[in-house]
Amino acid sequence: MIKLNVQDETSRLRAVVLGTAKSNGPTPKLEEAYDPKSIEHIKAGTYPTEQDMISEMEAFNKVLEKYNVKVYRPNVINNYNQIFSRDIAFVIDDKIVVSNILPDREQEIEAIKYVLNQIDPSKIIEASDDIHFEGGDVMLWNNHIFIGTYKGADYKNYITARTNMKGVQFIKDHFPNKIVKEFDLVKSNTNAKENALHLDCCFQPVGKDKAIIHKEGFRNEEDYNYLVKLFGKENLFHITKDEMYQMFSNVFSISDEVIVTEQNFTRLNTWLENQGFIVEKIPYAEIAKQEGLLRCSTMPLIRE
Ligand SMILES: NC(=O)NCCC[C@H](N)C(=O)O
Repeated sequence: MIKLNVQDETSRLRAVVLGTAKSNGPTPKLEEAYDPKSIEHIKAGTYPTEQDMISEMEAFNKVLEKYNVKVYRPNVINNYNQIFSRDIAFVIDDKIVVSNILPDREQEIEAIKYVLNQIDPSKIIEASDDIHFEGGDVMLWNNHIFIGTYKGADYKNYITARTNMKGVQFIKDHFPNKIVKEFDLVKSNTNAKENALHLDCCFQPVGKDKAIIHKEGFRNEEDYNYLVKLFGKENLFHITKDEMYQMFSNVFSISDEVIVTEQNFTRLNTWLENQGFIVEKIPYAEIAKQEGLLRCSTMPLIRE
């Protein structure tokens, strides 16, 4: 049995699901892509190769092993993208919420059934089809649950809008003791620099009291101000539109001292080191072309 426990983003990690790039399949057709950055690379002929992505994920796996983290990988489905485990389910305290993910990605859940089977069934939460959420939009912070959403009336026109207000309400109902704060995010189906695909694409806490943030990722300045108040401006590392596009906010914490990041994120890595973090740098620029990075590739099951 796996005894789930996740209370925040940065406590010492003990067990995690890490996605896989094996049998990712050939470059998708334009109509098969579901984010603007993948579309951009399909058009330009620069979509990442399976071999390059496997090597990047192996580098990530090595760092997790170095820190004695128990790593579960999804069963491989032929020619199917299974890199971004984050979105398919998420742990809050000792419960796992199975996402109602984009229909194009639904089979990804089958591949981790063997993990779900090791969890007490009374700890597994599922929602009806009209309730949408993906794990990239859900973040724990002290007694808070932060949730990225899109409040526009044209929600259904955005393949990049993955968590609806029914999803926010569902989490509120299931976790009445938490402060659930939703954030209205900017969305674009066509321009990755104007698209905060999930909350973790424009914001993420690091360490005990700091966070990485892209102000313009929030449609409503009040939402941004909420985080400034909570963390204090001096504790926020602001990233530019281009840095959001490179996925600077999608690094991954193994503990409140150790952070895995992309080796080319020089400005961020320097800041993190100056703050006293141990920064584990790995190559992940090919996977970044699919509008996801390190946090997106993981689903923590146990943090101390
Ligand atoms: N949490 C995340 O931001 N996950 C990245 C998912 C990227 C994938 N191309 C998608 O559009 O679903």
